[in-house]
Amino acid sequence: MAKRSMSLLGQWSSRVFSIDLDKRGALLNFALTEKPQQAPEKFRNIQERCYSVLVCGDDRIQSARFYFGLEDLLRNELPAECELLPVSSYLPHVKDSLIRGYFLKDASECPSLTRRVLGALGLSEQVQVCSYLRGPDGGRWSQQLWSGSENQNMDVSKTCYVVPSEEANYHPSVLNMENSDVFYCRAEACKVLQESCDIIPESRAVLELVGKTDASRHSPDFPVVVIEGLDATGKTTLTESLREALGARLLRSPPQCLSPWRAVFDREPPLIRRAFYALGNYITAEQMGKEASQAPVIVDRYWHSTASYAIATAVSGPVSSLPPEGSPLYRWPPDLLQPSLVVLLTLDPQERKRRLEARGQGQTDEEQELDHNLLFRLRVEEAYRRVRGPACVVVDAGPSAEKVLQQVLLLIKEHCRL
Ligand SMILES: Nc1ncnc2c1ncn2[C@@H]1O[C@H](COP(=O)(O)OP(=O)(O)OP(=O)(O)O)[C@@H](O)[C@H]1O
Ligand SMILES: Nc1ccn([C@@H]2O[C@H](COP(=O)(O)O)[C@@H](O)[C@H]2O)c(=O)n1
Repeated sequence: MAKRSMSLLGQWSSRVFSIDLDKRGALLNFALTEKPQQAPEKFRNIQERCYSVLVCGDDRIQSARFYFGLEDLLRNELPAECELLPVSSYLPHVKDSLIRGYFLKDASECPSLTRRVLGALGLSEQVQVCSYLRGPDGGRWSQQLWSGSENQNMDVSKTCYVVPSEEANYHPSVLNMENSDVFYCRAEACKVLQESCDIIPESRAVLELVGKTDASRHSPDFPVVVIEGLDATGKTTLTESLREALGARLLRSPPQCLSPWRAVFDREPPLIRRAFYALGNYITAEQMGKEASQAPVIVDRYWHSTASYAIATAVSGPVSSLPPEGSPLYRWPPDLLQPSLVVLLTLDPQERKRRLEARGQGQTDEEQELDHNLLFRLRVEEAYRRVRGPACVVVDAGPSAEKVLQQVLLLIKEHCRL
């Protein structure tokens, strides 16, 4: 089979490469041209030898797993002085055109080791390796595609020049989210697990638990109330109290029956992990339909969590890198039962930290990690607020547990027939 990466060559001139310079969302974008030109300003400051490694195999399960393990592989094999930055290559505005990989800045004293490791990688059907060379005037950078041969020949006929490119309005990952990070129907999520059965046998067990009936149009007799929120915002405390106060049934997503396999899927790349959580919602929805014919139902996490975490994890940086408000990526899957009310618990980060510490889970002291966590939490919370069908009602979980309970009981009275 011809290497799929080769077919990318024809599209190179219109492709944008976007390097994630740090977790705060600083992207360095560049495109390629056949004519020598000055490189983007930020590129000109780069001193080290540079390479890119893009994962572009045909099998989406294998590619996703390969990319997932690539960072560890590179960190283990390359000299410690190699800096790794996530890179995306995409066609602007073209859905599903994104290819991921890493951009390497090699400041080591041993360039031959780096080249040997990358040469071996380049032999794989799934990988495309390129080198970046600074021109003698210092202002020009060129990109050479490696032929993938053992002696690391460069295919000089494929030399392109690095030029500045327009910044994308949103994070490039947005282009590939549908059916890679977020699944808008059961069949698409099932497909991923069906494709992964050979390498993850647990997929079969999960698929057997997923029903086939579409209960989305069924209108339950009793209200179904979903409680959402980041970790330690008080979901467990509130759902237990609501169960008692309303004589309700308590469900959660993912449901209990998936517990034996959750850890297995949590170790998989987003494509497989997100499909697992999506299917968990369909199983919970079936349980909701049954239980809500007899009593009110309270649900700890559901679709809002699945969509919001998936979207917020797929992008990096500030809230502005999320898909814009109103984007179809925030829609509700038409075949998934809608609850009567979704409550989103929010909490001041300091109070959340206090509660986590009281629960015996301290946070890492490392400043960058805290900063990274803060941006991530902001993205998840904003994504929660943007998901539609139904939209969530935000409740401040800062007051005492009793006060939060009373406020949510009032909301249930307002929104639901009891
Ligand atoms: N309103 C409240 N005021 C003060 N403490 C609270 C309140 N609600 C919950 N807590 C405490 O905060 C901690 C986290 O609460 P809880 O376990 O209910 O959150 P959670 O959202 O279910 O967390 P996770 O998603 O991580 O399981 C617990 O120790 C709980 O007792
Ligand atoms: N409906 C759901 C529920 C959970 N998730 C994912 O699980 C993580 C949070 O679960 P906790 O048990 O720790 O509260 C979170 O990372 C979500 O990715 C989900 O996707 N859908």
